[in-house]
Amino acid sequence: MSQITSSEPVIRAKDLTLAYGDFIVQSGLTFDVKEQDIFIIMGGSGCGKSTLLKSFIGLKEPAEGQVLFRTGGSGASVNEQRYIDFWQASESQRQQLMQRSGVLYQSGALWSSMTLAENIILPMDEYLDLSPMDMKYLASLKLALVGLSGFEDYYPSEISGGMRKRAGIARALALEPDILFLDEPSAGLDPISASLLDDLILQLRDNLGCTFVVVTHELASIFTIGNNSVFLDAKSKTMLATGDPGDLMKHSENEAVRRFLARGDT
Ligand SMILES: Nc1ncnc2c1ncn2[C@@H]1O[C@H](COP(=O)(O)OP(=O)(O)OP(=O)(O)O)[C@@H](O)[C@H]1O
Repeated sequence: MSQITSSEPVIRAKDLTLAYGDFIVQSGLTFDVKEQDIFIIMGGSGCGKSTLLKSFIGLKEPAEGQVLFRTGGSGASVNEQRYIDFWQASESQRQQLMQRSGVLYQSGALWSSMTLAENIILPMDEYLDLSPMDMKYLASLKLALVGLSGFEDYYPSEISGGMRKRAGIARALALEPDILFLDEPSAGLDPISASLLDDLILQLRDNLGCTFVVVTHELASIFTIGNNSVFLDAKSKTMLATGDPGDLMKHSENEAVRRFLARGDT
């Protein structure tokens, strides 16, 4: 279990229903992601983890319910006046919220024809008014943050899968987000690279004070990095629990949640 806990929700999901046309994936999702949480979205295959993540990053509008983002600074009280409903917000408000978020997609999705530095500069060039030299300097800083100093001029194909994930995180950090969304960050990595990536996530949370929302079903990761979570169930199409994964494993009233956290079964 990670160390920092705080009572400040930065994202509030309220009675969300997620659907593709008539096909309901999940409904009745209500939970808070708190400041500096490493919040895990967990559950078995096909239960709707990625779909829920997409509703936070502007890629999938919920069929019902609200995704609220805190607009006040750190220390703001839990008062809905200080929250903005992502899917009801104006286009410019939504753009601002999206710029506060960094995303690592499941595939890593770096541009193969660009060097690592160029990949990181791309979002900076689009959203920030900085000189090429400043952007290059900042790209090097982001690479240093993820342990890739000196790899600025490498192409994605020239580095390992674990390094590509790190580079993807460096790119997600390009606009200095306060929330990072990671979709299955350790997918396709060997256990050692996956564990190093977990260390990096903890280190970035502690050093930068970011909040993380991470989709994963890897038990080792869930317990190493997660201090808060939501468990989605494919059969009942709703959440069965929210809270610290370690506590849920021991004390959840729901047997399916305890079983998943003990063995990875669903
Ligand atoms: N674009 C889409 N159109 C229709 N159905 C979809 C679409 N994307 C996902 N689904 C369906 O929605 C359900 C949830 O999918 P989702 O990818 O969110 O689950 P998941 O928990 O992330 O799965 P996994 O762990 O296997 O990656 C699945 O039944 C999937 O087939």
